[in-house]
Amino acid sequence: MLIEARGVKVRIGSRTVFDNVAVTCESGQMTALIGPSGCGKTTLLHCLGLLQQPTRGQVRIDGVETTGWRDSARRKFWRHHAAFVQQDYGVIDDETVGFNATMQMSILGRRLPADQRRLDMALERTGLPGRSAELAAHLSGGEKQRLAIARAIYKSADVLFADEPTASLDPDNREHVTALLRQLADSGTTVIIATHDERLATACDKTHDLASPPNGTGTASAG
Ligand SMILES: Nc1ncnc2c1ncn2[C@@H]1O[C@H](COP(=O)(O)OP(=O)(O)OP(=O)(O)O)[C@@H](O)[C@H]1O
Repeated sequence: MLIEARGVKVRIGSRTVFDNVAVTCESGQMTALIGPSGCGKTTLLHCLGLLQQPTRGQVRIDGVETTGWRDSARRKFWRHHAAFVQQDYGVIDDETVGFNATMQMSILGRRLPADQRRLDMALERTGLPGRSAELAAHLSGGEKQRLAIARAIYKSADVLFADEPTASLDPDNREHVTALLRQLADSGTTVIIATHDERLATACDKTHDLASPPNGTGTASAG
């Protein structure tokens, strides 16, 4: 799935966080949004993930301009195509590992049976085999982050938005999470990451530095 920002500006109150941002995030690639604290990495990630409306400019998904989309169209995108990984893991502590990975509920809030084979594969790939019935609260930070990625694998997400996914992790788990993100990209997912982690940024195919002036080409620089 192709995710693009064109001429994107975000103004919060009287402050322009960034202006004229152009970035292209392609299927099968990891794109890192980098820059100093406060430059707007998370804000841009939220714009690309349709969680926040830019003040000006376009966010396009597979070439379709989205800024005029209704809530229902955005919800459809989140439900069917996107997965989100947060620095604080974003897992529901008082639910099981299995439920956290599948998040399968009917529109009436009733749980739906999981696809067990797919769940086992997602937990296996993220180093959590056989832990489906455990309470997520019992997992370590690194395990919770891998569980958040298991959710994207289970869902076969077309695009993964990750906000500082390695920031709270020890070096081993940082490496493990970086490798998992790489594998997701290699399997065709568009992976977009806001990060301070230089090693993670280096593992990406492209970096877009929000502190640099727009390059005018509309494409993030190779990194
Ligand atoms: N809801 C909000 N209300 C007011 N200011 C906000 C809001 N969201 C973001 N900002 C401001 O926008 C700027 C960019 O924030 P953002 O979190 O996107 O930066 P960042 O580059 O991700 O920072 P960090 O690396 O420290 O996480 C900051 O100055 C922040 O205070």
